Amino acid sequence: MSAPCVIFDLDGTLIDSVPAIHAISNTVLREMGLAELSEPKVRSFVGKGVPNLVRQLLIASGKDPDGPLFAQAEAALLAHYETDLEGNTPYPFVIEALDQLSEMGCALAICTNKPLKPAEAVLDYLGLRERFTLVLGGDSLPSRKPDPEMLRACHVRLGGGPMVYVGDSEVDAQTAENANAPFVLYTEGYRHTPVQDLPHQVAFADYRMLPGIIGRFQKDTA
Ligand SMILES: O=C(O)COP(=O)(O)O
Ligand SMILES: [Mg+2]
Repeated sequence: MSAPCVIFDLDGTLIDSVPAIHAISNTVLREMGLAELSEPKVRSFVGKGVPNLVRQLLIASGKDPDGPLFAQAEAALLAHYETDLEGNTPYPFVIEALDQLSEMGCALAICTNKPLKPAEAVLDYLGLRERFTLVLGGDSLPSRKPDPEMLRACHVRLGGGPMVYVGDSEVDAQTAENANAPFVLYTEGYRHTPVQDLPHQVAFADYRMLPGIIGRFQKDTA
């Protein structure tokens, strides 16, 4: 009976990163002489990677997302993304759940639309990086989620076999569907859609439940 590998989304799944992304976004907007945006507004832009975040910040500021400001805002955002790490916190009981999954023999990986360098920087900042065999970011491959290629590549690089994908958003549900992968939904992240309307195998709101959920997949796939 082999333990499934568990591939995690990052923002809104393992870590609450919106306070940090909100702060960075407002730093960039200030640098460009634009008005700050509220945290709920910025939260609604998270999940589809940096190009989408930058586009949405410009649109919300009444600017042309296809104009010259895009490159300026994207460069500024990426510069801050790797260094302004305050405001990133793991969700409650994430560490304990990761410990337990590792004890169960699960290989752990991250498949995030956050670019690789900021993803690695925040994992280092939180002391989590060593727990993951592999991290793929939104700029690691030619396409990002919901294209299934990232999830597939992650799975292949982990050696194949039983796997479960854990994420928080519409993008993650769609990615899992596109990759034909079992999807476990963390309900406390940044989704816009009611839980019952997002395709998923299992939903959970408390990380103390996750090892048991993954254990059920282990039995199912034995
Ligand atoms: O960078 C983003 O948009 C968030 O990425 P994630 O939810 O895929 O971790
Ligand atoms: Mg997410």
